[in-house]
Amino acid sequence: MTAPASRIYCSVDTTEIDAARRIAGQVAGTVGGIKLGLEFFIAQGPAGIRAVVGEDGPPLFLDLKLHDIPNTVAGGVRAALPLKPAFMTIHSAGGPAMMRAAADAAASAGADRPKILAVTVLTSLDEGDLGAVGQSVPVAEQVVRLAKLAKASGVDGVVCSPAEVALVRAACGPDFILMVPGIRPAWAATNDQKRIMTPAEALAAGADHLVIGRPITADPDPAAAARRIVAEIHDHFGETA
Ligand SMILES: O=C(O)c1cc(=O)[nH]c(=O)n1[C@@H]1O[C@H](COP(=O)(O)O)[C@@H](O)[C@H]1O
Repeated sequence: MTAPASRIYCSVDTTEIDAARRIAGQVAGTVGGIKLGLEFFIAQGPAGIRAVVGEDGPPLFLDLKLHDIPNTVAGGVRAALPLKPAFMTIHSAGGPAMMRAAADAAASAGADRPKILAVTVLTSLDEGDLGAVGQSVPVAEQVVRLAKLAKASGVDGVVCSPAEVALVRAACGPDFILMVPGIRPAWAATNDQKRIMTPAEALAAGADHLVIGRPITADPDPAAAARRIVAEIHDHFGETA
């Protein structure tokens, strides 16, 4: 496997530019990139994103989870292109036309285009939650259904929980990107995540990238927490990691 550090995106969920810059600096070199999402973007906008990742900064995962009519989502993707994100998120529940529109909008950036990832079933949901919104199917079945739809709609990969990684990999093949949150080292708090695994377990199941937030950012020493996670992955995989 490739170096585990480059496969970790540290999710920096804060409204403050200074806090985001501090954490990004602390984990630089230990993780592969920074994920900035709704909380930060709504508070600080594109200028805030530039202030944290800059031109020569770490790869950016811009996690805005777009979900709207196809024309609006395509416009949102195009509006984000100047930030040069490596990855962007949309919701697969927006349907095939919306996913296709997002993929086409990203493609307009040419070689620098962001990879579009479709969120399947949020890692904070379980079967009871799905039932409450009228989707009375097993979570894994729904995730695989949405992942296949995402692939057929031309997006680059999906966001899914570690519990479905192996199933999605089998259904969608080796080149479909699996970005996996819901990651909790054995020593970290679960918080609001429901479908979780440790970093090593998720990579062993076939995840391409791990999204890890609070186990790193809520630690009194984020740099040490990130190093501990990478060391644990190395321990698990030995020389090949
Ligand atoms: O799209 C995501 O990144 C995402 C999808 C999902 O199903 N679950 C999920 O937790 N996330 C994001 O991944 C990050 C996880 O953060 P922690 O729970 O602090 O590790 C958060 O920023 C979430 O917004």
